[in-house]
Amino acid sequence: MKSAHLLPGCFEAYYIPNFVTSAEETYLLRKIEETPRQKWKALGNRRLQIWGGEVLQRSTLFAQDMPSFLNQFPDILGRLRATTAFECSPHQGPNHVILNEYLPGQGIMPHEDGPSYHPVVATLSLGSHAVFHYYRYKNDQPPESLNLPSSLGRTIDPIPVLSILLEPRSAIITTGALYTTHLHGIEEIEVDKFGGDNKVFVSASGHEVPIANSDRVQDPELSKMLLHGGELRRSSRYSLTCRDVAKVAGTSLLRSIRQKP
Ligand SMILES: O=C(O)CCC(=O)C(=O)O
Ligand SMILES: [Fe+2]
Repeated sequence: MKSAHLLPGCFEAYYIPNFVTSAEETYLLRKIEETPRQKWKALGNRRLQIWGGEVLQRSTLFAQDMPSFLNQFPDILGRLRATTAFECSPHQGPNHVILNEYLPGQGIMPHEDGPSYHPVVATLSLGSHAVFHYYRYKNDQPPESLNLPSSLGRTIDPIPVLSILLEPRSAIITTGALYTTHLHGIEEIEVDKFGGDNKVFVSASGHEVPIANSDRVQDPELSKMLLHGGELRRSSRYSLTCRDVAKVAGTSLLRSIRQKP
């Protein structure tokens, strides 16, 4: 994984601006718009689509073919493999993609992605920016000692440990402790407020925190806003969260059939 994309600080997060071109973004947004209505799953506060198959009992992926807009044109999954971020993952690349839709004012509560996946997630942003926050638990008691599923019963520090401005077309790759012991989320607000000096306002805590990738932001207007402050209204954003599910149903059977002389 290229260290040029590693963000400053102690955490392992890689920011890759312009991971897809504007023309590819337009194409992907059209493909997303064209997907049959039944493919969307409505959650309380956003819609999503699942590609690559469902993760069902015992964290097992029941694999299905990926659509061509993820592995042919543009070859998002191939491009992600080429970053080497998934080099040590069981399949050396993502085999599962969740597409999230966020209308202005929608977001995602701080959460962990959990142990079904190899601890690397690559997220591509399309259509709108987002301010992505990583959080830590307040009491650093490991979940095993409490005998609870990991986020239950633990208090989350509302002041993020790391905050990133995700530009449209960018990819963010989260790994290491940020994946295994931290949470991530996007606030449910319509407008992101920047206080100048590369800081963003966190509504939940009332604090201003630094934007870790301020020197990597490509859009000159956004860089200016980060430096001098201002407000950025969100439009509809689509994120493609790409992960590797370690356990895939049927592969051991297939392997044993293939190995037979
Ligand atoms: O939309 C994003 O950028 C994050 C989505 C996410 O955290 C998830 O799907 O688990
Ligand atoms: Fe997540």
